[in-house]
Amino acid sequence: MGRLFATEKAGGRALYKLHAVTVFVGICLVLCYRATHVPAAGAGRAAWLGMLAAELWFGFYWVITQSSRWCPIRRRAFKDRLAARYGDRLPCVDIFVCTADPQSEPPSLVMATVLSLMAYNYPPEKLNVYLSDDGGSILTFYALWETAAFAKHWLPFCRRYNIEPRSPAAYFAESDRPNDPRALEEWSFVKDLYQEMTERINSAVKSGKVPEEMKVNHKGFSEWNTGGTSKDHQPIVQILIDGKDRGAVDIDGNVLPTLVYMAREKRPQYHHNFKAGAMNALIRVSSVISKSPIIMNVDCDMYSNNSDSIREALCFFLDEEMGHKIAFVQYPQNYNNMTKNNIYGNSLNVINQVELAGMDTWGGPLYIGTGCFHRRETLCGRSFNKDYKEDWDQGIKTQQPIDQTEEKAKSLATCTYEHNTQWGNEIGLKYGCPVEDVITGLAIHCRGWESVYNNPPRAAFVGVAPTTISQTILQHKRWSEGANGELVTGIRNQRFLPWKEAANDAHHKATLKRSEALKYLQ
Ligand SMILES: O=c1ccn([C@@H]2O[C@H](COP(=O)(O)OP(=O)(O)O[C@H]3O[C@H](CO)[C@@H](O)[C@H](O)[C@H]3O)[C@@H](O)[C@H]2O)c(=O)[nH]1
Ligand SMILES: [Mn+2]
Repeated sequence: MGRLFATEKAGGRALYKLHAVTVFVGICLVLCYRATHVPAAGAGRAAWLGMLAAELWFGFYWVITQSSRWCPIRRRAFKDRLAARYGDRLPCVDIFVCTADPQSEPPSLVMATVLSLMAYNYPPEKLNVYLSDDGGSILTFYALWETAAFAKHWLPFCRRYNIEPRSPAAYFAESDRPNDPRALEEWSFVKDLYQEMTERINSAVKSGKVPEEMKVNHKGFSEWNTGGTSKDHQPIVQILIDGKDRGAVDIDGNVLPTLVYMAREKRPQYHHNFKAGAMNALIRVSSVISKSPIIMNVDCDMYSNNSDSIREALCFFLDEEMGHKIAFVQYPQNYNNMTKNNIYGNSLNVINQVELAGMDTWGGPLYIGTGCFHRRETLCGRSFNKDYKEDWDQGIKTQQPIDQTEEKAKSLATCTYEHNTQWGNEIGLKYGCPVEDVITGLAIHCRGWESVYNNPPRAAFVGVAPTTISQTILQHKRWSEGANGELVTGIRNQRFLPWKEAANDAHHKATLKRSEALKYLQ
């Protein structure tokens, strides 16, 4: 039986090695010069030695970074073989989208992302899309209801014309009108529907008000009658489309993917741990709704640009020879809003083309927080064991009363659920570090697993990169200071409502100290 994926040497290795040798010679020459020309005491010797120390340190750093650049590899997934071998007997997939603030992350864009994910070329009854809203905003919730209605037209349209990309915002921005008059009619109809929906969402966000008829005709809006704020509210879980409900179909009569809204509980006295906290709540909430063996997550600004990404990722997990070792499949972060000449290097070319591919030689790339497919089991702390057999059929397949499921799910998204548990440590994404994704991925490697980097010619995900120098510096500061939790929590807050969050942080630390003390007293 043929393999489901191939591994090849990436091109340009020889050229890179030649370049690296010249840099190495350069470093050696500089060091030689420093060592042989030390000035006399008093004539700047201390500064000279200081420079020597810095250059030695740089040289050492440069040498160790070569390990991630020396032998990059390329992966190729054979999705036709996957289809031939498995047909529709494929595992269920849970997709997590995180959003945090309807002002800086406009709901209409978040919804384009959600639609692109619902429209994957994958059996819809096996797809479950979850939106985590850390802003706890009724506007985002309203926008998701609009999306659920529009999906009934969008999904059949995508399937019928096999279009790419499947984010309506990106598709209508870049596609030409079709020539065939029948196709044109449908194209214009769907485009108008989409534009009207976007306008309704944008004007609701602007005015801060949800149309009354929406509130009357759809469930869930009463959650916002309690007078909570984005920082202080009860847990909210609403199943907007239940894929197991035979009545939930699109205009062609095909079932729709499950669609769930979650805003985990927020209280000023409890720390929320940013995206990692949201992801962990999603892992638990999804475990009572769909419990798929594969979990994929994206940032809300990263739409799916390639409708076959799920199938490609599965080529790695389901490969007979290697699949059982693979914990996660990471795709690169690509962006469509590069500044002219890419002056801040935001396209991340070195990371995407060289370093992640280079690490793939040594057991796999890092987990970079978005565009990644995980096994649910490894994300929940399982160590590698060569005799372990994944249950690809796992998942909740029978329909249950929706209210009961929602109530159960809410109890898993409270502030106190994680107290005295291993969540945020051994289970789920790790807390206490602004690059939670990277340390979570490393911890998975430490438990014996490998990972795979897949960078297909047609980008799998496309997002929005920082465009100004101050945004860029902020992001890089956060990334590079990942090890220094203290400082970086402060930096991260600069984007997410600076003052209040900082106050919460101080409060959190105080509560922690108190609970530590109590532990010793008991
Ligand atoms: O309290 C929070 C804060 C952020 N987010 C979401 O997390 C994602 C990433 O946040 P963003 O501010 O866009 O950070 P970036 O620097 O763009 O993110 C990059 O770097 C992060 C690590 O620093 C990774 O987690 C991300 O996946 C990666 O795209 C977004 O979808 C946010 O909505 C939350 O859900 N809750
Ligand atoms: Mn981002």
